[in-house]
Amino acid sequence: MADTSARVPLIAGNWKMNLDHQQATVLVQKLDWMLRDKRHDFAQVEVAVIPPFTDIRSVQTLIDGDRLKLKFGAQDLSAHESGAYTGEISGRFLAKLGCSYVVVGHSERREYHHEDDALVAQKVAAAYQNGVTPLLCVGESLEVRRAGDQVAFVLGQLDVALHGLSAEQVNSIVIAYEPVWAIGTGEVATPDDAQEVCAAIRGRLGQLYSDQVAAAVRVLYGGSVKSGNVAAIMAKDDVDGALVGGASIDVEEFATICRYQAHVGAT
Ligand SMILES: O=C[C@H](O)COP(=O)(O)O
Repeated sequence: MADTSARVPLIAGNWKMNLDHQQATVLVQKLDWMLRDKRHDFAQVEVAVIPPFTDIRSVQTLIDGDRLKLKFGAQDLSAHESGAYTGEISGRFLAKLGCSYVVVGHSERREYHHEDDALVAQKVAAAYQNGVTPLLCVGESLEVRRAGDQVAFVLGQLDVALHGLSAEQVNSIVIAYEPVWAIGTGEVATPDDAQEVCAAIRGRLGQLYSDQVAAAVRVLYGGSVKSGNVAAIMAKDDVDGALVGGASIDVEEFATICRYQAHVGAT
């Protein structure tokens, strides 16, 4: 059984290409109010929002100005530091805005923008170079799942993405297991499906680095997470939180998900 004692669960809401900066402000204020109202214990469950780039400055101003305990991050970054890369966003810019996290290797980037494992590895390195924690996404297609090759496939993605990183770096990474067939489909993986792959990821971290690193890294599940299924998934030993897509732009639903295992005095 994995030692879960040191890992603070993380619920991260990936808004994808939804909500402009004004809508972002409304959602963050409501979310903060709802979590405060229910006395969310941020020491028990960390909460992060991952808005589109154009919202980040507004979210930062709110969170810093009001000293909210929410974290925030970005959905992607460039593998490059600066230069003639039209449309790209440097990790340095994200760091300057106070982003705690940056999603790297999301399956939608892999599918629609043809990002391969090598580019994902460069982006992970760029995130570390700028002091922003990568939230690395891995996950298999339905075809791979049907063939029963999900563990080998995901570990293959992981090996390439982590190549060349030190144990000290990897100690802080967040990994999200997101089976592609479960994203936005309403077809959530069973808790046992999630546990199988999350445990394999942790096992690989132990092989590549050390038991200490394996025990420290948070491994999230993502794919059709809702308030009605989050408890069963997060009850698994090797699942340390959720990367939530669609349900994260419904503030009441997201707050309910966040309150799982942090409902100190909640009704
Ligand atoms: O980043 C989030 C995942 O892609 C999950 O999205 P979803 O909750 O809409 O299935």
